[in-house]
Amino acid sequence: MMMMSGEMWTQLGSAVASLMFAWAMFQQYFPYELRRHIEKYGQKLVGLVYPYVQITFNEYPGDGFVRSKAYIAIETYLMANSSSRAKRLRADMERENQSLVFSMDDHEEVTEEFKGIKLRWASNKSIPSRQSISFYPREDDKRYYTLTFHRRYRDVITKTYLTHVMDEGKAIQVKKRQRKLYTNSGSESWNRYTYRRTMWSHVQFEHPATFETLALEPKMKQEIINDLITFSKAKEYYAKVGKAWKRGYLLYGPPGTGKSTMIAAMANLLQYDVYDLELTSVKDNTELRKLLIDTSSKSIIMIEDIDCSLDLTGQRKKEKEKDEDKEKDLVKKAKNEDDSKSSKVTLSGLLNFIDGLWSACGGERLIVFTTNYVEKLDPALIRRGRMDKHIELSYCSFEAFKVLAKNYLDLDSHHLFTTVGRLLEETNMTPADVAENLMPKCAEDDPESCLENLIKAFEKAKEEARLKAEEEERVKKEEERLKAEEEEKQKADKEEKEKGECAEEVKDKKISDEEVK
Ligand SMILES: Nc1ncnc2c1ncn2[C@@H]1O[C@H](COP(=O)(O)OP(=O)(O)OP(=O)(O)O)[C@@H](O)[C@H]1O
Ligand SMILES: [Mg+2]
Repeated sequence: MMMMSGEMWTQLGSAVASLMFAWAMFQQYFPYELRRHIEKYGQKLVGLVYPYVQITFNEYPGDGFVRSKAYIAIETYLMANSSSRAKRLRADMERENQSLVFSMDDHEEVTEEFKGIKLRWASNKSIPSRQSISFYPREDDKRYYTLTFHRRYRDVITKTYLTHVMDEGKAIQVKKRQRKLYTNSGSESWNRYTYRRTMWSHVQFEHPATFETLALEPKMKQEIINDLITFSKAKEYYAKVGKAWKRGYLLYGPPGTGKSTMIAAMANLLQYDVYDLELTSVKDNTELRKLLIDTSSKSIIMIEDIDCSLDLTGQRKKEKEKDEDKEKDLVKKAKNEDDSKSSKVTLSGLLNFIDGLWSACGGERLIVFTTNYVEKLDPALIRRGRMDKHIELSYCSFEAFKVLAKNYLDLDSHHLFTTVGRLLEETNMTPADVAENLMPKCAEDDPESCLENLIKAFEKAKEEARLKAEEEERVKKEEERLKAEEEEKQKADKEEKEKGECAEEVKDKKISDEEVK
């Protein structure tokens, strides 16, 4: 037995060696034309007896220097599904501080089964024979995947299976993609991947806020979550009704009620990138448009404190009162020209930004405005269609407090909760203040003492509010008193004047009477 297998190996070895020799001779001595013909017919012959179909997916198709989307999707799909079965793997760390990810090494194969059909994926690499100097910073080796399957299943594979691979690959990419937080307040930079100038600079987006940790009325929270998820899945619906696939949110409320935190929670829920647009550093409307075009889909564009960003609110009023304010405007203009950095973005520019034709390119975008003073904003800016959903974030309610107590102290209930509930109704406190007071301040603080701290803070706030109200009352009274005094004085002056006028009239009359005489 041993002998036989040994003999067999020797025979096989010599057969392979002679085959290789023949191939080398063939390549070297046959004229090119003849060789081409033989290769062509050879392949046809193989096609007759070899029942398998092979599809190739190149990493850089054509002469392009953009990685093929199909290749990337397959790579991701195989990484998630088959790499555990491959014998030779390539390991890499995609981001800093992340665990290693494994992918199939070059010239490795895995088999898969799809609806009972067996198929084989292989990763290949071809090294170009002629050495060229590459201008683009990528390797010269050409990588590609090949998919092999029986020709009987051609339809199932090309129609169903490959769509499945593409979809799954893309879905995994979205899930694991490192989200980014962009800002426009830096200088222009170059995008490493597309070799073009961009106006956004970015860092990794890492914010731990989620809707679970957000202190909000549960009903309102659920409504917002549903709204967001419905939006993110409504591509067909928006196309059907003929609307650009975007949605505007206006978050308003006092400082510290969680507006910025909610934007982070939205981004985390939908896995979107965040573009933090700083309006004051946008030069003019054209630049604003450029910034918009440069944003990707699956993103949130946020403009914080929209009422402070620009004098958008006053601009219309100014038009009306133009004549009166002409002089003032001139002074302002001169000042603006001096300061060339100041923004020239106008309200109409911003309105166009939000729902002009340009805003439709890309799609799947949320535009979120935050403000402390909703009443200061121009109605055109916040009408439905621009800002579709208005969300008021207000002072901490009891329900919101319970979320914070659960997050910060891991408490579901406590006998001090009723006191806190009563105090919350009596005094206005923002979730930021409640959260701060709930945080343990020293190692000995237990949940009970934290709650006591919060109650103390409430009492202090209540006392402060009382003092403030008293002070306001006093100021109001003083103002009223001064006003009354002023009125009294004016009245007295008027009477005096009238008296004087009467005396004058009498005198005039006397004179004229005398003249008549
Ligand atoms: N509803 C909330 N749920 C959980 N934490 C909150 C909430 N509101 C505020 N906080 C906490 O308070 C801090 C400040 O909140 P945030 O920055 O979101 O307020 P804001 O409404 O954006 O204020 P501003 O109007 O001043 O920008 C955050 O760090 C967050 O931890
Ligand atoms: Mg904020």
